[in-house]
Amino acid sequence: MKILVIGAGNMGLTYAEGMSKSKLLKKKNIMVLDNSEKKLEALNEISHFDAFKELGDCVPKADIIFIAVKPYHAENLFKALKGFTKPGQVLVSIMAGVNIDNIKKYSGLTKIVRAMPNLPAQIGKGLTSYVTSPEVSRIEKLTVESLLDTTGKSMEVSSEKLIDASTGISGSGPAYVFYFMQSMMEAALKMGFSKQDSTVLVSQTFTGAVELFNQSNLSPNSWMEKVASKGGTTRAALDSMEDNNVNELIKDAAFAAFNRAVELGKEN
Ligand SMILES: NC(=O)C1=CN([C@@H]2O[C@H](COP(=O)(O)OP(=O)(O)OC[C@H]3O[C@@H](n4cnc5c(N)ncnc54)[C@H](OP(=O)(O)O)[C@@H]3O)[C@@H](O)[C@H]2O)C=CC1
Ligand SMILES: O=C(O)[C@@H]1CCC=N1
Repeated sequence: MKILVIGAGNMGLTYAEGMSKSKLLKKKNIMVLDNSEKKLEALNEISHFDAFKELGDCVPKADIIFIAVKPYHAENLFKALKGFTKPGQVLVSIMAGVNIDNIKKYSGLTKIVRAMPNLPAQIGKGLTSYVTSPEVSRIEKLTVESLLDTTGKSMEVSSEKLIDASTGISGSGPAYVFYFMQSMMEAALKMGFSKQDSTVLVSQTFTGAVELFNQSNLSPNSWMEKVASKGGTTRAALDSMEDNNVNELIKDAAFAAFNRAVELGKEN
């Protein structure tokens, strides 16, 4: 089985690396194509993968093609790709918003997996949601799923709407966590800690809280109650968040990402 990854950026390379580290594929069976000379030079230097610049040299050889370019590059890429594809090839798109009907229309392929990963995939802790077109067979779906699992966990969802929704939760979600971390680091600095100590205080607090949550069946609300003593410091912080509507604002932010994914589908 030969895999082609188009777009050697954050996510494309993450998948190529994840697949190459797994036992599913031999490195020589992973091809990577990018249109930037600089990226190709770097790829050739690490010589992990077969690196390509021309679609015609690699697309016909691939069984599964991963598309990891930005959504606004999709239409032009698909038009160029169309000349080299073969019926039966499976196309996996991780582009935010680009919907299966458009992928079929522009690429000419019918076996489509639309997936939404997230950045922790870089360390094997990603979450990739995915949905398939009806033309993808059960075996093909299982094969793609095992490739997605090389970067963490995968979750099949029942509709493209839920792919857009998962973009608002897990796809963009790591940035919301970093936003919260940044705010807490800024507060720690303001309270007099050094940059290094602020980083340790915040990072270990996030790690510890997430691990506590993962090792229990308790909801985040129940854990909050365990931290907050009556009339104490945590209650003061949680009351301040409630007074400032932070809960609703976070939900609004997640919906803004979801809505933007839907919009991207209309633009691309
Ligand atoms: N980053 C993230 O956390 C997530 C990203 N995604 C999705 O993943 C996709 C890729 O994102 P990301 O990896 O961050 O983007 P990057 O910009 O890091 O990577 C895209 C790469 O594709 C190259 N490229 C552009 N057009 C072509 C083309 N026609 N042929 C070959 N290569 C091309 C780009 O080159 P150049 O730089 O020269 O344009 C770049 O190297 C996006 O569609 C995004 O929606 C999904 C979930 C999470
Ligand atoms: O911001 C974006 O559009 C992409 C999709 C999810 C994460 N990054």
